[in-house]
Amino acid sequence: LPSQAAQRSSEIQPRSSDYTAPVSQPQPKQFHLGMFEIGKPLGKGKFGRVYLARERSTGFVCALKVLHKSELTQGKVEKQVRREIEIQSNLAHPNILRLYGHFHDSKRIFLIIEYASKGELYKHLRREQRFPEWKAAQYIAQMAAALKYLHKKHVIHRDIKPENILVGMHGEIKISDFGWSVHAPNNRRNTMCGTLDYLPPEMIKPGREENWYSEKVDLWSLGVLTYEFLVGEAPFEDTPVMTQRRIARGEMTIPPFVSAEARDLIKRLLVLDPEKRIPLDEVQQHPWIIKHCVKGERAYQRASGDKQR
Ligand SMILES: CCc1cccc(CC)c1NC(=O)n1cc2c(c1)/C(=N\C(=O)c1ccc(N3CCN(C)CC3)cc1)N=N2
Repeated sequence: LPSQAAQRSSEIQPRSSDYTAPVSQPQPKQFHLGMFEIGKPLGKGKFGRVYLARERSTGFVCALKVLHKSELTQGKVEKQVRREIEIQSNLAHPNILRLYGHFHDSKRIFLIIEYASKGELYKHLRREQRFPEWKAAQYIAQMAAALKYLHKKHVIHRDIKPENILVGMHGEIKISDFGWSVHAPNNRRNTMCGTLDYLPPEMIKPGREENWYSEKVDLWSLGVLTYEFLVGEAPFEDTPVMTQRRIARGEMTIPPFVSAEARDLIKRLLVLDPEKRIPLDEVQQHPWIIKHCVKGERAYQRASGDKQR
């Protein structure tokens, strides 16, 4: 793909004799379906299917997401898909699924996406019921790093939930599906479909003043995600009406098996006032994250002896 093509051409150091022959320019980034061998289907969503694929000339393995233009028009989501492509194409972070390129034919749009070989995080969560604290903390640390990168680019994801997170070959998580992401600040009131569980209070019931919201919406969702990783269900899960009411009031209970440090982080993220939510820098420095994520922390604790704790 482009980065590989560019890399390959820079690897070839032309000899002086080469200067006489016309050096072929790296190919423009035009992709078409014939360039790919299509493999097994990986999954399907509301508007598309995704297949394992291999780019023939480089052998590069990727995922090819196929969207039918007619379905996008019917679903009135063309604008959203255009925004997803525009936003995700410009992102490069280890915990954000790469969108390498796209092309279309008369009926379909094709997205060339990074292949996450360990599949969908929510299936891992359902299978394990809930994650041990060390695993949940490592995932939240990766999410915080990805969100910090997004927010620095003034991108709000707005749809952080287990269903939109994939797992890469080394067990690292990757935020995907930027269909709901927007540039901040934003007061877009698209009809949100799907679960309410992850929506922050300011997106549920806009205040009297115009309903502008900021990147802080992703902090609330990070709190809901932390809770769901540790407990196995979302904090405000209930009937739709009750869920909205409980979110608006911040009514949730954290079971006793959740450690005091994890409880503290959840409470600092699930704050009704967006301005009072713990910022991502402090999430990354939180004792619960440091305890489980800083390399050698365990060794350090052993070395300094737990007696001081
Ligand atoms: C079109 C599908 C869709 C709709 C909406 C949102 C999203 C993002 C999550 C997606 N998926 C998407 O864009 N995707 C982009 C992707 C992608 C999905 C993907 N991998 C998989 O889906 C996957 C699934 C199962 C899997 N195995 C399951 C069985 N295990 C034993 C071995 C591993 C291994 C990989 N890689 N890039």
